[in-house]
Amino acid sequence: MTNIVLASSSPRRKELLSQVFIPYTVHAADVDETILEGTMPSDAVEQLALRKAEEIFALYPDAAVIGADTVVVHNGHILGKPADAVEARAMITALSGTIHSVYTGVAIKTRNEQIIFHEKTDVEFWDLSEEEIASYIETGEPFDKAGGYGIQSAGALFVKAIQGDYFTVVGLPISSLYRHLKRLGIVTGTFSS
Ligand SMILES: Cc1cn([C@H]2C[C@H](O)[C@@H](COP(=O)(O)OP(=O)(O)OP(=O)(O)O)O2)c(=O)[nH]c1=O
Repeated sequence: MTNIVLASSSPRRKELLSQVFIPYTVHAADVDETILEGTMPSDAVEQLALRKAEEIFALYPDAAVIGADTVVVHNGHILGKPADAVEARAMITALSGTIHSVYTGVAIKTRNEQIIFHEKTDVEFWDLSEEEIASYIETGEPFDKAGGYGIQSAGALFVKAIQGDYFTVVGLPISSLYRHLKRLGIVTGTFSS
């Protein structure tokens, strides 16, 4: 059986693989996440996911290495993680009362195969008050999350509607990933907790 190595430091990605009983180990990648100006969001998340998978695959050439990357896209702008509270406020204020898209790219790299795909989910936010935004930023939640919010935590209160896979927003489209892993023979399709 091929071992799975998750090339990620994201606690959400680890939780999602654990939640569905896919056995894995973790070796976080440390790549340059700069994206060329003008790159399409779908290409950007795929390129970064592959960059992460490739870096760690070099260390585990017999494994199946999974890399992933998530960005928020609003009015044509790609939003990564906010650098500070000022940027977090600007991001969440922009998202308030509007619809944005969350793109997650995933790369699976094995000795024989390389699969890269992305999923997109649209998220609509309620109108948010300045007070709500300020107190959300105080929780510290925005800083390790694309777009400055976490749908899986208090950011859930901002969400009016979503269209697409919820787990794409959290950072790993787990059911699509599972289907690719099954097709490659890396997971079997039976569950063992
Ligand atoms: C929009 C949104 C993003 N996120 C997270 C998912 C990702 O962890 C993060 C986007 O940053 P990424 O650069 O995709 O991932 P990361 O730096 O956390 O981890 P690594 O590169 O080591 O794999 O934002 C949420 O947890 N909830 C959300 O609702």
